[in-house]
Amino acid sequence: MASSTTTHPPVLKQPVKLACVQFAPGPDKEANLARAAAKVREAAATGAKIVVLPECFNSPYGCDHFPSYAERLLPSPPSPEQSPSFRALAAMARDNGVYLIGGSIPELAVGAKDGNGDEDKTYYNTSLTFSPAGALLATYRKVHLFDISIPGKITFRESDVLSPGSSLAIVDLPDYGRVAVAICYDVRFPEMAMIAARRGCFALVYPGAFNLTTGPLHWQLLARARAVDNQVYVALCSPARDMSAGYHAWGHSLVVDPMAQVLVEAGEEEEVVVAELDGNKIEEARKGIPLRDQRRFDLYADVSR
Ligand SMILES: NC(=O)CCC(=O)C(=O)O
Repeated sequence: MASSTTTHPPVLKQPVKLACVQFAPGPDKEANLARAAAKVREAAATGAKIVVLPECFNSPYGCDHFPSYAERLLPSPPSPEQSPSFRALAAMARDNGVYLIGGSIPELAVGAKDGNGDEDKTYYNTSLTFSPAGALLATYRKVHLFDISIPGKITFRESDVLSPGSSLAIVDLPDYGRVAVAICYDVRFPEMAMIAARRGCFALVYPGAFNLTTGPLHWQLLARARAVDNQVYVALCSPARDMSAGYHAWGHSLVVDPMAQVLVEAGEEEEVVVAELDGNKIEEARKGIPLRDQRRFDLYADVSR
């Protein structure tokens, strides 16, 4: 256990507004990219400097859709001609001077050709983060795939089509500090959140698309749980609900503070929600309830090591 006088550097350098853009993607990718661009502009006009898009913001969400919407985000060897969604996201960040956590996109990665000359294709659910200059800061491939079966309610198996990523994303936003980016179902895994917080993140950001069964039960609960466990800000950004789509997203994009209070929460319709994140709130929570100095790593493992 560390002593009560242990000093810790601040994890958030200055207050910053974070916006979650909740909108309803349809089947037309170009229209989705244009809508996302308009919404990012709207978010930036509020003064937000960190803007978050939803999971699968450029396509409908569903295993049937992943291959047809997938793009080669990280071609190997690298190509100067980036994919349409990559270019659109870089422009949204640059045009508005914001850090953009670009929701997620179905990604196609192409491997070596097999004996028949066929390329080995792998699909991921991938999030790209851009700097205000439009430079790619981080790529994150969803690590925990959404495979659940609740009889009579919902069965979903991302792993039928997608492969899991194999690394975490702790992203340095030079003006502010570090954030962790993960995707939707990942929020159910407290280990990831704890690693991020112990490595100095001020916020955990999850583009996500919960459903009408688990959304009302777990969406806000999980956001608040990750916040109170780790005394950090948590943002979840969902698509808006579209009952004509194959998958009905819960909506309710939200931002929770380090004491687990919900600062802002959308309904189910399209909406931009904005909250100010303040490093003093993190320090107050951690001084008042000094969990970080009271952990008993002599009795259980420190997952961040
Ligand atoms: N897209 C997802 O990962 C959905 C996760 C979800 O709905 C859940 O209950 O978990």
